[in-house]
Amino acid sequence: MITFEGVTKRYGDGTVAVDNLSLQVPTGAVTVFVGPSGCGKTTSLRMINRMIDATEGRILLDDRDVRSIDPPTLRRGIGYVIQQAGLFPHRKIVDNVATVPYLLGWDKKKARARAMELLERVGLDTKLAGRYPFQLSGGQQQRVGVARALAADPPVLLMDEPFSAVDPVVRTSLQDELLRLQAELRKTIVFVTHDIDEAVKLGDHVAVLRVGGRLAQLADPATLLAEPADAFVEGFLGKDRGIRRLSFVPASVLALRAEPDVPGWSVVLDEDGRPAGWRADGGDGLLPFGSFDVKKDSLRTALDAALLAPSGAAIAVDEDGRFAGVVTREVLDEALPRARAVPGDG
Ligand SMILES: Nc1ncnc2c1ncn2[C@@H]1O[C@H](COP(=O)(O)OP(=O)(O)OP(=O)(O)O)[C@@H](O)[C@H]1O
Repeated sequence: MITFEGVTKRYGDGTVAVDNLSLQVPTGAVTVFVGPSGCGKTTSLRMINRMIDATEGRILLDDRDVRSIDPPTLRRGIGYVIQQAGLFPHRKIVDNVATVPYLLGWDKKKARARAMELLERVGLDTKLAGRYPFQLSGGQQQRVGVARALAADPPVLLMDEPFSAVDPVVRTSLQDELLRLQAELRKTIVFVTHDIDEAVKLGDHVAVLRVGGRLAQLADPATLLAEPADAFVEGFLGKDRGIRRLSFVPASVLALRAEPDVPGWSVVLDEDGRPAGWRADGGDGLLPFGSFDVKKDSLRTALDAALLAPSGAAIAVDEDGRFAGVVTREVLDEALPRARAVPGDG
């Protein structure tokens, strides 16, 4: 657990970057600091590993004031990932990843073996290990940055806009990869971003900061979207938060109709039992369909599937893509208002 207790940072020129910030970052979860440019996200993050020292207040890492730990020792237990990876340009990828193990005095063979294992873990081909950073794409460099931060298996990971410099497709895959890794590793992660969509996707907890480094709201993503604390948070969340909230409701709440039809329409299945399209009664052409995975997807995906279908009904499939049932408009009509309740409120 990382605890901010009344932390203030005033820079030499009088700028108050962070103002009396108190919050807790729970162990084993992802806490995202999000907010507009200049709201003190990076300053807050860097005070954890003492790249910046607080002016007032204290930061506790598992009950120890970070000011009482010398920075090199502190940083050995804290991985750090920044935008554009910050790799050493003249070191091969494998040696970039092994940086901290080398510093810790591991022998070269063991450090390199660890680096190769991590490259695989973050989804990189180990053939890239002998290359230099400039020979990798931006997305690949970011993965190397994550691998490097994980090399000494630190319990805490600080990530400062790590995926901001890559295109949206690569960014999505890096985010998915981080979620996959985190499900396995359960690190205590503090992640800084200015992108609210990234924040609600990655965060178990989201701290919204306002300029001046003051905490506007700390909540889990579903609660944040359901109950923004004030007009600033509401504005920052954007206009379609009603739809985005549906991402946090599992589609499994929907009652399925087992028969592959709704009035006026039927689902045509292929020989493996996978949906091939909708057919209108009396028609013979196949029309496109939307489907959702009944176990994995959210109410948002189910609604999207219904909106894409000419019948207005969503097709549910199992993990193998086989027909599992139909969600009628009536079922959706009933489920959507119920999704307004904040999860956890019963
Ligand atoms: N070394 C410094 N000296 C003076 N002011 C600084 C210094 N570093 C940052 N600041 C100011 O402190 C405030 C917070 O900066 P910080 O970089 O923490 O914000 P941020 O939320 O991470 O912003 P961004 O999203 O634009 O990176 C800003 O007003 C910034 O100009």
